[in-house]
Amino acid sequence: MTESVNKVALLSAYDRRGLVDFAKLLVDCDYEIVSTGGTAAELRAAGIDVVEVSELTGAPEMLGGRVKTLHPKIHGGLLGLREDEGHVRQMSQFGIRNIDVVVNNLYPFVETVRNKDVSLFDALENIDIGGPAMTRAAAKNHPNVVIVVDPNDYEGVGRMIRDGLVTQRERRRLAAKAFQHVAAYDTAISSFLRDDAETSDPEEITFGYSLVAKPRYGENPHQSAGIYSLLGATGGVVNAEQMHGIEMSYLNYFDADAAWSVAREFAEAGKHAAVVVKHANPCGLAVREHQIDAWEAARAGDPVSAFGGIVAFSERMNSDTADKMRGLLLDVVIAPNYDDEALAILRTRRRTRVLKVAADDPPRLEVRSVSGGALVQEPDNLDGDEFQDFRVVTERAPTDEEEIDLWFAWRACRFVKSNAIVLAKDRALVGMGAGQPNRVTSVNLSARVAGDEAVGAVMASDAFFPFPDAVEFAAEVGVKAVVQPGGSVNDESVIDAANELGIAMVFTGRRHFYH
Ligand SMILES: NC(=O)c1ncn([C@@H]2O[C@H](COP(=O)(O)O)[C@@H](O)[C@H]2O)c1NC=O
Repeated sequence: MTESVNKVALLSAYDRRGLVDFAKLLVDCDYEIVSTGGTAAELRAAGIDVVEVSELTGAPEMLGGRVKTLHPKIHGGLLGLREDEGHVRQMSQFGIRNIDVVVNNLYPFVETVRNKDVSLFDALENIDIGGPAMTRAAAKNHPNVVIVVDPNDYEGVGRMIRDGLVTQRERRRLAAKAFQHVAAYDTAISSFLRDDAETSDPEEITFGYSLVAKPRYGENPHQSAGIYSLLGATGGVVNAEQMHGIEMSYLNYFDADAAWSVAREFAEAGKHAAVVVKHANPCGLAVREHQIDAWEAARAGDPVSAFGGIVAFSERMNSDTADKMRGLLLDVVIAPNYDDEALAILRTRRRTRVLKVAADDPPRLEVRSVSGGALVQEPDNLDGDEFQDFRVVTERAPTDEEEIDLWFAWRACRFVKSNAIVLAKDRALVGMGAGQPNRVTSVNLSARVAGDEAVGAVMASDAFFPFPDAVEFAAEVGVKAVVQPGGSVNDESVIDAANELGIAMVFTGRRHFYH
């Protein structure tokens, strides 16, 4: 490379969208372009004069590309302080030129490991080392070096370069973005390599998310909010395809997630689950052979609350169901897919958003922010053996039908905010009490919603009953069997009350609080 007074731009990018135009702009503004092999070839093919990094460093790219830009002539050029006499002297001594602009984005690690069968070798080959090193160096020295990691920034930065000044404020914004980019990248690598079974509570933890939607506001109109996807995730509600309807709000996502979590839990070969959610709690839920029946039974769980609800189906939605839903205001409908006719019917709804959600696994970790930090836990997954561990504690054991409903109610209870009570009959939720500061009120609420349907129903409670009163009240309204964890100091008096009232009761030995 010849000595010149021109500024230098180092371009080394895996994602080369828009790069040729940006490079042309740089050349127009008297920048010399330096690039790594693949990037240089693409720019040259577009008629741009490029100096290869290897020409600048005097060292070839080596080890199959593992070492390209890791050289003092690159990192000195990125890190040297223009105003520091010592730096200037050393740079001159070693023939290092200042680098003024860097464009870099990284090997596609996240895309590579999205393939569940990826080999460790392929995953490791796609960990970019030189890119993050130069991005970090440029970002550290951002008062002197402009670092661009996102093609969406070419336009704005290009305009400033043309005008002759990239402001310090903009340089700092770009540097923050660059460090975030590398941090998210490293997070994806770490979570891929980490064996969650062995390190369930690592000493340090980060999560990498990318913005997928910007709702107009958060929970309330004065709260700004963004919707983020976990890097590499393709399933789940935030990545769902919106097939119809107006923009999703923050709370639409929140409730849709609650509904989809229940539908996923109750998905069963040859059966259809339908769920109605209001304020993140399932107020209707049923499993049936035919979807239309599941829908009707789910809606009947709480016909009043179903108005304006969020509805999820475990299976592809058919036109009979879509037809049956006419006339009821619904905010969101979620299903893994839709028959053409069903979609055509749903598209006549003005206020309903329709989401097609890809199958996904439940999240590996749950995170909740609290003052000063976060709570991180394993999700409350149902243990496959939990049903086998049901222990009958009363004189009367549940009948076969009651047993099926007890298991159904117990599974549903996990998705209802504590203190949670679920009344169920014939694999349908008939009453629900959520989020009450005492259990008896939840029982009262569930019975009030169930009305006559409480007669012959079973009841699930997410945690033990501290006193017999809730069971006594349940018996009064016609409940026949109860499932609860047990474990209260008053278990004996609760069991005595159940025996006196002819109620069958099982203990699970495990509680499912959900706050
Ligand atoms: N090894 C290095 O010194 C190195 N320097 C830059 N890279 C990456 O190589 C890619 C560009 O390479 P190319 O222009 O040859 O296609 C960029 O994604 C860049 O982040 C490197 N590759 C991996 O670490």
